[in-house]
Amino acid sequence: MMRAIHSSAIISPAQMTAIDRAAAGSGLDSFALMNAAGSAVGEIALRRFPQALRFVVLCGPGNNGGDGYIAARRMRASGACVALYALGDAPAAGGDAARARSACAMAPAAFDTFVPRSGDVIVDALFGAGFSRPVCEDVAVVMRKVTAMDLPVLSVDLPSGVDGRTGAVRGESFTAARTVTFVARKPGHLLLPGRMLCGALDVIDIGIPRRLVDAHAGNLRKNTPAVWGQEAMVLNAAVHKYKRGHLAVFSGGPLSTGAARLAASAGLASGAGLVTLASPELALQANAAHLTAVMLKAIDTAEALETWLDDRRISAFVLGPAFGDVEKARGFVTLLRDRRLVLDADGITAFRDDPAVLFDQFATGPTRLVMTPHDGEFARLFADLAQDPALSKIDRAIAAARRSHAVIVFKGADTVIADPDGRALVNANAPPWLATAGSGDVLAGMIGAHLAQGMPAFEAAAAGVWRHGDAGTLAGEGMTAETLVQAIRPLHA
Ligand SMILES: NC(=O)C1=CN([C@@H]2O[C@H](COP(=O)(O)OP(=O)(O)OC[C@H]3O[C@@H](n4cnc5c(N)ncnc54)[C@H](O)[C@@H]3O)[C@@H](O)[C@H]2O)[C@@H](O)CC1
Ligand SMILES: Nc1ncnc2c1ncn2[C@@H]1O[C@H](COP(=O)(O)OP(=O)(O)O)[C@@H](O)[C@H]1O
Ligand SMILES: [K+]
Repeated sequence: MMRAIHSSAIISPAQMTAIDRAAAGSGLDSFALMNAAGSAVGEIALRRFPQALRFVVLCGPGNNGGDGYIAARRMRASGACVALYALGDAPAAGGDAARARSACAMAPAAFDTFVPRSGDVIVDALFGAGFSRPVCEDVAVVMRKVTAMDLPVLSVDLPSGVDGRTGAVRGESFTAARTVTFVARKPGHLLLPGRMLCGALDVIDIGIPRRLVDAHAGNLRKNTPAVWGQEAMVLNAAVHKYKRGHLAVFSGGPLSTGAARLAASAGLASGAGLVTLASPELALQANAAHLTAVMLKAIDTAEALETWLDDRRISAFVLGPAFGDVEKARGFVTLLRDRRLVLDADGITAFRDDPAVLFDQFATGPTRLVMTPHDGEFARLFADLAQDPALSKIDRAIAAARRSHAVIVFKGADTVIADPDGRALVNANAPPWLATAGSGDVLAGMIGAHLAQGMPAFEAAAAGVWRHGDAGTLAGEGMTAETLVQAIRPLHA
C-alpha cells in the first residue's frame, strides 16, 4: 500500500544516498525499499495511463533501472502489455538492481532496438539519483523521438537527463507527464528547468523511518505557510495600528513614482498598520494625487532622513523600486544600516561597483536586510556566484546570503529564499503571469510589511514570496501589478 508524503523537506541526491545507507545500517532490507518504490511506479502507471496500448519500460544500469524492473513485473502481473529495454551493462551482480532484473522474469531487449509506437506509455527508469554525466547520443535520439511523438512519459525519481541536485539538463532529457519520486522532493524537482520537465509529481513513502530522513536532511525546504506561519502576527483586541508596524517606502523622482506606490499599497494590503511614502519634494504632487490610505512625507536629503529616523516607530523600510539616484541610495542605506530594510531594484544596483560596502554595514547584529534580486541584479552583486556553472540556484542564494549577511530572495519562477545561517526555501506557488511590470515592486512591499510587523527576516521574506504567489493565483492570468495588490489575502486567510 503506497502512501504519499506531504513533508516540505527537500533532500539532495547525496543526502538521499546517506539516508539509504542509514536505512540499510539500521537493518532495513534495501531490496524491500526497491520493491516498494518499483511497485508504486507500476501502480501509478496503471492508474494514471489506462489508455496505454503498451507500457515500455526503459531500464538503466543502476538502481533506477532496478525500480523499472519491479514496475515492469507489477504491470505485467496485472495483465498489461509490457515491453522491456535495458541500456548498457547488466546491473552489478549481487546488487538490488540485478535481483530485481532476475525477479522480473522478462528478458529485456537491447536499448538500441527500441522503436517507439503510437499508444506507447514510456516508463523512464534510465537514470535517477546516480545520473553523473551528459546523456549519450543514442539515448538523446530516443528522448527526442518520444517527445516528437508526444508519447506520455512516467519518470522514475527524475526525468532522465535532469540533474537532481541542480535541476539542469545535461545533454538531453525526457519531458515527463508524471514523475514518481521517493521519500522527499529533490532540488531538481523544483528548480528550473527540471521543474518544467517533471510534470505532476508524486512523492511516495517507501518505508524509510522519518527519524532517518530528519537526521540526514539539511536546511532546505519547500516554501509553505508551515515554515513561517508561527511567526505571523495574530490580531486581537489589544492591537493598534503602530503595533501592526509602520513601513516606509522611498519614492523615485517625479517621472518614476509608480513603483514605490505599488510597494506601499502592497505593504498596507499585507498588514502593515501604517505606510508612509518618503518622496522627493519634486515628486510630492504626483504622489499626492494618487495616494489615499498611504501617507506622504517629503524626504530629499540625508539630513532630512536622519531627522525622520529619530522616530523609532518606523519599523521597516523599502528602498529601490524605481529609485533612480544611486548615489543618494548609497547614502540612505548608510543611515538605515541598523534598521530593517528591503533592498530591491536600484537599491541593489547602487552597490554594483563595490558590494562589500553594502555587506559590511549589515555584518553585525541581527539579520535585518532582505535583498530581492532577479537574475540580472544578482549578477551585479555576486558575479562570481552567478557565473559558476557547478552551483545550483540554491547554492548561489545560500552563498550570497552568507557573504552579504542578508536574506536573499533570488527571484524567478523558482524563487529561492536563503538565510545567512544556511537555511533555504524553494518557492513553487508562483504563476507565470507574475512576470509583469511592477510585480517585483509589490513583492518588496509585502516583505516590508512583514518586517514592519516584527517577523524575523527569513520568515518575513518567505511569507512575502508565498503570499505574492497566492495573490497572483487568485488574481489570475491577465492581472496587472495593480490587481495583484487587490488580490493579497489576509495572513491568516
Ligand atoms: N535511495 C533510496 O532509498 C532508493 C533509491 N531507489 C532508486 O535508486 C536510484 C539511484 O540508484 P543509483 O545510485 O544506482 O543511480 P542510477 O540508477 O540513477 O544511475 C547510476 C548508473 O547509471 C550510470 N550513468 C549515470 N549517468 C549516465 C549517463 N549519462 N549515461 C549512461 N550511464 C549513466 C552510472 O554509471 C550507474 O551505472 C534512485 O534514483 C531511485 O530510482 C529506489 O530503489 C528506492 C530506494
Ligand atoms: N515565469 C514566472 N513564473 C512565476 N513567477 C515569476 C515568473 N517570472 C517572474 N516571476 C516573479 O515575478 C516577479 C517579477 O519581479 P521583477 O523581475 O523585479 O519585475 P519588476 O521589476 O517588473 O517588478 C518576481 O517575484 C518573480 O519571482
Ligand atoms: K528516471
